[in-house]
Amino acid sequence: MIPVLIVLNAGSSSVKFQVFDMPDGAEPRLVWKGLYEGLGGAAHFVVKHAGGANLDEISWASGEDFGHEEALMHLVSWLRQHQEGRRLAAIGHRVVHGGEAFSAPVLVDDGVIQTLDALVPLAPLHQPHNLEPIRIVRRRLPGMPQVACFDTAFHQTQSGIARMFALPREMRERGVKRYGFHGLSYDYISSVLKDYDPRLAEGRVVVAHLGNGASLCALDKGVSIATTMGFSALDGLPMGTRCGAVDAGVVFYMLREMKLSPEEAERVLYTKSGLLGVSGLSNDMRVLRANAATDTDARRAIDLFVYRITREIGSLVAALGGLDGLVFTAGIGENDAATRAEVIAGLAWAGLTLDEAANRAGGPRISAGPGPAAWVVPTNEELVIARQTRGALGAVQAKLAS
Ligand SMILES: Nc1ncnc2c1ncn2[C@@H]1O[C@H](COP(=O)(O)OP(=O)(O)O)[C@@H](O)[C@H]1O
Ligand SMILES: CC(=O)OP(=O)(O)O
Ligand SMILES: [Mg+2]
Repeated sequence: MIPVLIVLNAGSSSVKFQVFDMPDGAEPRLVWKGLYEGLGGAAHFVVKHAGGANLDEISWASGEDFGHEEALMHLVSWLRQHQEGRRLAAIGHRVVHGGEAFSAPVLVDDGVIQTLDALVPLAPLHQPHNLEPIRIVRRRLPGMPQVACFDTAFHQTQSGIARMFALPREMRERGVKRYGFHGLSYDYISSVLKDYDPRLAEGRVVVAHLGNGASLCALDKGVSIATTMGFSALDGLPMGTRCGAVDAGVVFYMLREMKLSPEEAERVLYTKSGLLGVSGLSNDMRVLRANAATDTDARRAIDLFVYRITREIGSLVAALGGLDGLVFTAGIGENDAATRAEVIAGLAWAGLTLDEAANRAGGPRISAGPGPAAWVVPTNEELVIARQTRGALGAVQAKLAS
């Protein structure tokens, strides 16, 4: 029996999953990938072969009360029907915030869940939804090994200064500092740089993870030295619905003068801002691009997004002391040639020159000339979770055996 692993990335109304074979000593191998969406309403399940061909699809009517728990139990029974010769060995989870307690993947127990629960206020869009399937599996499949893999862990390599806010010391002692996110994605990119250009793996690289959430990371020899997200996943670049960096004074103004409750202010900053807030139209770059020629607010949202990315890249180049490569990844970074072209146009000062044909074709290399190289590299957070989950289980087994 080949041991298999389920990797879960759970959101408020969706659960993305991938199933990996874990052959002894070799890289985890993707078998199936899929998605439950519309959970709590009209739910929909789709699963594909590793190569992308559709394998199965099911829809539930909105009255059927099909939520996260039903989705997980459905996935486990779907697997049982299809996993001939395979045995479910463990479940690996994306958990956005590991806080100060977790700088590496961890085998979950009740104490771990409790610690992670305390971090919900630091990542309200993600953390509660990441923890829900962990609790469900503990209740419904007791004894199933579960590993939590953190978006924050990759940034542990940053210096104390890079992680610090200029706040009083007692704040820092209570964990108020920059953690950084999208670390599973940056870990993957770091691990494949050598396949694109060995000089990148040894050099100074800025990675632009531009998805619904967006951040930048400065990699020095593949290691994170600075990133744009901070204490929460709200900082840094404007995102689909999040504001990115705003003057903290704005929040006091919202509370005192505009009389918003803390919950209302939080909702504005996390869910009504960013591309959606500025455009008044959509959080989806595809919709903004389709309307940018005629809708000035859609154009303004894109312009602000690009302007902020370009400025923040400048900041990370300063932290790195120069630039050898720029990598675009995630939904916008991998798919939106126009955003890549506009960002690179703003980086002419750093010696970047766009190769227009390569950019239209989606890369991988999209720069021309002798300056820093720009690349498009599809990310793979799930593979990193699979690697980390296996690593964490192996470490526990080795400890038990010794
Ligand atoms: N073909 C495309 N062109 C432009 N933008 C795209 C395209 N496909 C996806 N996107 C953008 O990518 C975003 C989703 O990015 P993704 O990395 O999948 O985010 P998440 O993992 O947070 O769901 C969408 O909201 C959209 O803005
Ligand atoms: C941390 C974060 O912002 O994640 P996502 O991009 O999935 O929203
Ligand atoms: Mg993402």
